[in-house]
Amino acid sequence: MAIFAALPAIIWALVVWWFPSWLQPMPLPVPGAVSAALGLVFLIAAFFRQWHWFYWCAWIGGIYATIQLGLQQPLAQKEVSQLYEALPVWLSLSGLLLAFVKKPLLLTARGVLAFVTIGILPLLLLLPAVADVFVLLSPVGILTLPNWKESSFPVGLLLWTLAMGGVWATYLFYKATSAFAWSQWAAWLAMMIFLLVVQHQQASTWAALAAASGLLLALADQMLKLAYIDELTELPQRRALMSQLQHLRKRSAVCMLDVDHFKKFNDRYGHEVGDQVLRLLGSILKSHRGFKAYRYGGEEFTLVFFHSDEAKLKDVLESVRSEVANYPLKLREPSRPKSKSKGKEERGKKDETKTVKVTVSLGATIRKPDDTADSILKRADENLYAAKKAGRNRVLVK
Ligand SMILES: Nc1nc2c(ncn2[C@@H]2O[C@H](COP(=O)(O)OP(=O)(O)OP(=O)(O)O)[C@@H](O)[C@H]2O)c(=O)[nH]1
Repeated sequence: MAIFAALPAIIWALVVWWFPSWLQPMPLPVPGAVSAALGLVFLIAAFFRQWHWFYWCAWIGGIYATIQLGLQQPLAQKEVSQLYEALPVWLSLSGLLLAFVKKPLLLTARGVLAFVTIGILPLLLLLPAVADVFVLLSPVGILTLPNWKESSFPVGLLLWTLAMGGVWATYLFYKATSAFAWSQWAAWLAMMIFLLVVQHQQASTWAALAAASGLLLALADQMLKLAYIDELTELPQRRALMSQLQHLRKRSAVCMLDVDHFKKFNDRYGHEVGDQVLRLLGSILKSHRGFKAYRYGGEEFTLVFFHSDEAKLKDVLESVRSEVANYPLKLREPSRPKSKSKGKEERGKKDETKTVKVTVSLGATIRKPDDTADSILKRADENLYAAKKAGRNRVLVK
């Protein structure tokens, strides 16, 4: 689950909530820990050309610098309390904008400008006139009792954090989004929690470290995906298969699956429609239980079973074959009218979509005691070839 990228922020929240006494004696992180953590994210992100992570580093860095410059004095001072009230508004508005608005590519003039702006803008909150504008919208002032400065806990801020964090997290849950999306939510949450425990020394450093660690985890997840997951079908790819086959259990079986006449299909309907078929196959294979599916390469897939029951194997493969063969794939007619008005007229007359079907052939084999990764794959491939020769759209287990 991609939410693991929010783990550092969640741990940070739990410490604050259940063990606030830990905060006081907590040893200081090494000097410059936040810069080091953000620097590490920068380096790894740059190495793997994951430029969008840079924007979040700038976001965390800019807010952390603002806190260090303006919030390290007693809250009773007017400018300090102004900044304190303005920060949650800033964090929420800029965090949401950064998460949901399309950003320019970093290695362009607009991208560099956006990066610098994200890092520098929060420093403007150090100017009382700017902070004043944000104070007007602050949940600290609006939601809590007028005497919030005397109370030990900013209740309004807590409610605001729970409400906004809850809505954002619900959206992420239902969108089944990436670890990167969760790490953005977590970065925001970590900094909001800092505001809730602002009186504790070093809280801002721990919060920024939690935010940066979330980004690092998400980056690690992205690296794993780049190395092991096929982008088109979202199945693990050949590298993952080969490492799985090195540790194949005694009782197991392997199946090679190949789309029939895919070259003709591509030639007739175009490469994009071909990709649509591969995506569909990926989702059908993922939805089946009882085996692990991999994209072997091109239009070939490999299924690994963790049992050696031939009857069960045939049943499952037959159900995959028939599900693919009976799936009505809807295509848009390639000759759609260019103009909108003409399109409307045409739509009134006839159905724009056309349904096509594809079939697959499957060749499977049960593991023998002296099998290696290569030998079992070779046998499964020979069975696939035999299934193709026998007329395609069939299962052969030998
Ligand atoms: N759209 C699309 N096509 C791909 C992809 N990878 C491989 N192909 C195509 O898959 C086709 C494979 O063709 P062949 O190996 O000749 O096999 P086939 O036409 O399926 O014929 P049989 O396997 O004998 O039924 C080629 O045209 C490749 O271009 C991909 O990622 N997307």
